[in-house]
Amino acid sequence: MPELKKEEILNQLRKVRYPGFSRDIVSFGLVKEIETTDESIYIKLELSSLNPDIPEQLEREIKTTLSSMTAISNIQVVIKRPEAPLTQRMAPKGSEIKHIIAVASGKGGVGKSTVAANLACAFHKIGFHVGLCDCDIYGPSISMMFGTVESPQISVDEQLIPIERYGLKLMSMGFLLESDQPAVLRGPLVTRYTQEFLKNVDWGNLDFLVLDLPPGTGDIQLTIVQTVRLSGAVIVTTPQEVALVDARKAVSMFKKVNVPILGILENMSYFLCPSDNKKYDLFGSGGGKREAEKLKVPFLGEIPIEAELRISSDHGMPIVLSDPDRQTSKVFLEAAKKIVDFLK
Ligand SMILES: Nc1ncnc2c1ncn2[C@@H]1O[C@H](COP(=O)(O)OP(=O)(O)OP(=O)(O)O)[C@@H](O)[C@H]1O
Repeated sequence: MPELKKEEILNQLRKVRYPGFSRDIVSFGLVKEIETTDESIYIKLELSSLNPDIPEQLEREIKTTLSSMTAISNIQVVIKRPEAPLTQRMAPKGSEIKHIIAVASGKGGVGKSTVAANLACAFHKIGFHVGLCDCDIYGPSISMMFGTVESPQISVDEQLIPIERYGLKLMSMGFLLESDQPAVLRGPLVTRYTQEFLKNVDWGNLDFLVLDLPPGTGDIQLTIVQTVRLSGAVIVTTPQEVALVDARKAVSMFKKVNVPILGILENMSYFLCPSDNKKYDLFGSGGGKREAEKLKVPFLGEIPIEAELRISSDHGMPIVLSDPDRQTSKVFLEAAKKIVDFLK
């Protein structure tokens, strides 16, 4: 009988947090093997992150934690990392996705999906090949914004084939649910489902793949960040403090996992009243820009609150396509150009 039982080691490993997160490596399911004898301990972890610092940090932390409870000095930690860049896993052989961009928000309802859809359309208008993927199982909205109820086909090698609409490739968890069917999956199941979903779409060749993330900064967002190799993240916020607090959390989450922040985009910045042509700052003014300066990340622009933006989404064509000359559409185009420049 070895000095330490596997369960005791596993319990100790529950004290080791994944760098930057409050959850431990056991609950994330990263510990794949534990072997123990009187003289040695062998632990195997499997990571999906490509961040080169993570294995080193984890190994150090595991050894420190175990050394505090045992005299065994031969502790071997083997950490398996992904073999190929994960972007390649998301596209079949011979095809390539140049940049995957996450559109995220700390808080729900700030217009993240509206921004993701319009940014994707802006990249397309600039001349890029673009895909847009709605990763929010609880509130998928891309299908409505692009006016499609089509279900994706499955290819011979069992990959989901995106729907094509207005020249963009679209995929949404919403395409896989019935229109009035609630998403009943919970917690870890959603995480696994999202991961499988992301790996099984045949995007072909793309310049930009825009991911519309679910709101928040929890496990599901971490899973997505680990499943795909992001070129960067756009954070959407509204100007008031209650949204900015959460935007700050989102910026911090991406920074912790070494995903560059492409910028903060402020939505519902002001209302331009059609009757007196005056600007009303309904939620305060300048919050997003100030936050961007404070966090030293680019500021991508201000989108006003306006009926036309909502109506175009409700009618199935994002405003950048339905009314490209409108000031709001120009802000999205400028934001897309800033992102392109940033990634050059
Ligand atoms: N600037 C705006 N002006 C007017 N309506 C807007 C604006 N931005 C978003 N909306 C509307 O607000 C609603 C919510 O927007 P959206 O679905 O983009 O938010 P979200 O942040 O993605 O939501 P969730 O957190 O649920 O994913 C939609 O009806 C959308 O058309």
